[in-house]
Amino acid sequence: MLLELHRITKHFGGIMAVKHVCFGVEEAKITALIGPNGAGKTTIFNLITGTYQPDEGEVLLEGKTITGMKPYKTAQAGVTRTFQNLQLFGSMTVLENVMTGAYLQGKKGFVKSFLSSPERSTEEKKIRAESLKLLEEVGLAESAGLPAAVLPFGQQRLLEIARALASQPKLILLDEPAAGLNAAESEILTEYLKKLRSQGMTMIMIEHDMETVMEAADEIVVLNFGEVITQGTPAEIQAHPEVIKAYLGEDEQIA
Ligand SMILES: Nc1ncnc2c1ncn2[C@@H]1O[C@H](COP(=O)(O)OP(=O)(O)OP(=O)(O)O)[C@@H](O)[C@H]1O
Repeated sequence: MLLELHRITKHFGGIMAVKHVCFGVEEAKITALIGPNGAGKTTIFNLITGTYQPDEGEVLLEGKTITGMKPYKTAQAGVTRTFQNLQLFGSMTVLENVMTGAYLQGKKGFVKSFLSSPERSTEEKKIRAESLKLLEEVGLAESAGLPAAVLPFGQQRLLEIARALASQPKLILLDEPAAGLNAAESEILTEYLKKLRSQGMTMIMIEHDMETVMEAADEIVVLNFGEVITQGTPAEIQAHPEVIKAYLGEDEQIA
């Protein structure tokens, strides 16, 4: 397992947001976290990245504990994330946005490197070339010089993922990557995620769009009221009566 959560618990005042959650994430797989609003999905992301510290339990990356690490440390250890509300730098170019992701892994500070212009360091040239390659893979190379803000929303989401990849992570946490996308954009996103998986990338995604989940996920972890109800393949989850009841209401079918 690339990532393991062992009996992770987190409460906020009287609210038990996450309770004794255990699951593992296999390498080169897409694991989806699903569940109703307030089920604890975002809190789990925040516990993995170190934004929150668990009250109990442990998070292991490649068998080593990352519990209690600050977010910049978990990022250095190989965990990166995207946000539901995009956090791109709108006035910076598409390419520069990807490059900011790479600087997480770089030896030099981002600002320092830009200040040292026009003599660009070897490292910066390398980062620029790698970032362009990422943009090519996501079909955004032709927009490299445009301000990120002018891209259509669907492309901004892909750009955010490309930026996350630039830090050469071991694991990417995707927070509702399909939110706000139309059907065609969701399809492009799904294909991109599958391509990343085939290249060996490991991903966890929070997603409400069941079509994307059923199409892309290898494994689904279902949460309700902070607890894991069940875990399984898309086929297993679709057939699970408790999931249908808890997540969608008794009369509905998943996807
Ligand atoms: N910083 C916080 N302070 C207080 N309560 C919080 C905080 N973060 C989350 N909670 C509470 O913890 C519970 C789980 O919230 P969380 O955001 O993890 O759910 P979620 O499954 O991500 O929901 P959504 O799908 O709406 O994003 C909720 O009851 C929420 O109100």
